Amino acid sequence: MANRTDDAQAELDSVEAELEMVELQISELLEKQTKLNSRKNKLLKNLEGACSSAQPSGSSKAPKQAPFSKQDLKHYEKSDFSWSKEVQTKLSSVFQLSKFRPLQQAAINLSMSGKDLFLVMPTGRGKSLCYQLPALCSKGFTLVIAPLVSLMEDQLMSLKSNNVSAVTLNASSTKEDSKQVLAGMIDTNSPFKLLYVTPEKVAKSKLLMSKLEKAYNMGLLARIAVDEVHCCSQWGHDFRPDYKLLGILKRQFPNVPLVGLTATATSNVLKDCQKILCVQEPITLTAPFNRPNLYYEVCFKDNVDCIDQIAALIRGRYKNQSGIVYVFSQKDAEVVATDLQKKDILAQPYHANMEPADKSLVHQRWSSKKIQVVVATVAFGMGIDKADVRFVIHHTISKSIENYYQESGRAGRDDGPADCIVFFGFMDIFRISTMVVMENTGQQKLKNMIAYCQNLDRCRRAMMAIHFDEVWNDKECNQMCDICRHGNDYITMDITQHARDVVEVVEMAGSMDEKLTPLKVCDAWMGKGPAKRRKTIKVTSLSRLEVESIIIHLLLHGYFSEDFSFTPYTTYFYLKLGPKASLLKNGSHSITMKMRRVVSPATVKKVSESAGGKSSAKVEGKRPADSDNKKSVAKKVKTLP
Ligand SMILES: Nc1ncnc2c1ncn2[C@@H]1O[C@H](COP(=O)(O)OP(=O)(O)OP(=O)(O)O)[C@@H](O)[C@H]1O
Repeated sequence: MANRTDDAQAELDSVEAELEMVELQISELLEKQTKLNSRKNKLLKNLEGACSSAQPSGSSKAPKQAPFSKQDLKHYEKSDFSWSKEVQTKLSSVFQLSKFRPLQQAAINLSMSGKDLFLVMPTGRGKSLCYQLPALCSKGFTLVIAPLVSLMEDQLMSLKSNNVSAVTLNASSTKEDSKQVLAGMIDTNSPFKLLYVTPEKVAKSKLLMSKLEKAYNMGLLARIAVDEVHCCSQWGHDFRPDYKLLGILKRQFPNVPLVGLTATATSNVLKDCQKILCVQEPITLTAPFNRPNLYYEVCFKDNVDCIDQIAALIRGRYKNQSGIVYVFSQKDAEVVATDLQKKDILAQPYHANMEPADKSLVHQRWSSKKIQVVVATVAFGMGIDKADVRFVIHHTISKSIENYYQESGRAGRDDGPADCIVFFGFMDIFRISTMVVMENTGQQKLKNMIAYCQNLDRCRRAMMAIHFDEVWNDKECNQMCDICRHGNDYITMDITQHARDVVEVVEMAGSMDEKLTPLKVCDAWMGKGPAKRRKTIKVTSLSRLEVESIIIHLLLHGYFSEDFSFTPYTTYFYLKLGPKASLLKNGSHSITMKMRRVVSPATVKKVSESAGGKSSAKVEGKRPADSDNKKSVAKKVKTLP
């Protein structure tokens, strides 16, 4: 009788586990269905004539206004408007530029026609020109809302170098300056063409609002530009609530055209911005996210060799060329800069904790090529406008794909070839994870970044395109990422048993009331932990790289999850079992993953050092794939020893 009950119980457990797996598969399929539907809708929209190379769209409140079509775009790309001659003249005489980049002319014409506009353009493509040039060709002045005083100052400096009169009103403006600016706003001779303010100033200064009111009535408020417009949505809801109050501008000055500019907003973010800014039916011009001149590459980071590899690249491939090395922390900026200096590289650190004068000195020395490399935290960002940056190396991964796109996008602004390389290190994942622990979607965004790095078979641009709501055709990459250039040099492995073993390591620690950091999990699984643990653990014979890759894979796919522990001084990251871990108890559940072929460190060094001068060098020693090899490798399913 007892036996029969046991059997029934065992069968029930197994059926329940199977059911759980089916439910999981259903939810995965539903997710896939949603993605495919969204892709289908986008393709249909493209076919219906919405522009495919640049995708302008009407407001989400359409159909009041017909969607902005390819034809409309063509119309606004013409140069036969009443203002076109002046625009063209000032493009060359003031900005010293010979021609427009994609979408600039359309954006300028739309804005000059009085339309409200959202302009989404990759970083460094020249968004500023799209409101600065119209400002010079209009009566009165343009009000520019910018998030940071330092950003405004950079803009003012660059405008000053072109002899454009622009001013700012901010907390550090003197009384005398403020008085002059406020008087200038209602002077029909318009002593300045651009006025930069922060959102806080708009929300809090009654004086400013009343002057704007007067200027509006006098027809002197020509245009409103909201730079980094995504901040309305990203920041308006939490730590910069004044962004949420910017709607007052459009409510008070309904006839003044507004242009919102951003490099990163998705369609949902833009919809939110539209609501916050009270813009009725803006036209959205989206430049393709793709920067064809940038080559994207991911290298596995070996903490011991990483600096050697980076130094070899800088001395070889990027000899005499300017670049940025992004690091995780202020301390890393100092340490990595010193390490590179020791290797005879002209590098200096840059981070938020430095004196403003020191920061500008580093910036200046780098801009004038007195130093080759800035080793920086993300504080080195907005307002950096050096055109000939040939490489952006991430010593540590970014916290999201959007951030990575933005940071790496500082390379190749002159349209010349440039490389964006990220060093992907196991331990860095957890440093960043604890840093973004308080951010709403921080962990998910980080996981997307990890997936970008862990990816071995998809065009890097395809991974990015998802985040910009774009449908991507891999052929357009033109072999400008490591995956497309060197082929899919991986093996598909069945890792089910390994997953069971490592999950057991964490489970066992849990049963002993012990928490394990990812590093400890690696060590324990490789037989390096305390003796009492080693006795009970099935020690793996996999290499360190394989062990780390499997743990990352299991974390990304929900077999592990993060278990944060907070102290007043720091946050610790431990691994715990994830929602999918129990599936491993089911005998028929299997997990596969793509695994990079192992490369010896010697190969790594040799390849990177010999790569000098060529953007196509293989840093991590992947073998170039011929097409036959690519197929057979990709299809093979192998069980690791
Ligand atoms: N038509 C053009 N031809 C050549 N260079 C241009 C053109 N338009 C702008 N640029 C240059 O491109 C660089 C970047 O411009 P800008 O700072 O406006 O970029 P951005 O899109 O605002 O970037 P970010 O997102 O970083 O703020 C500047 O050096 C600018 O002079």
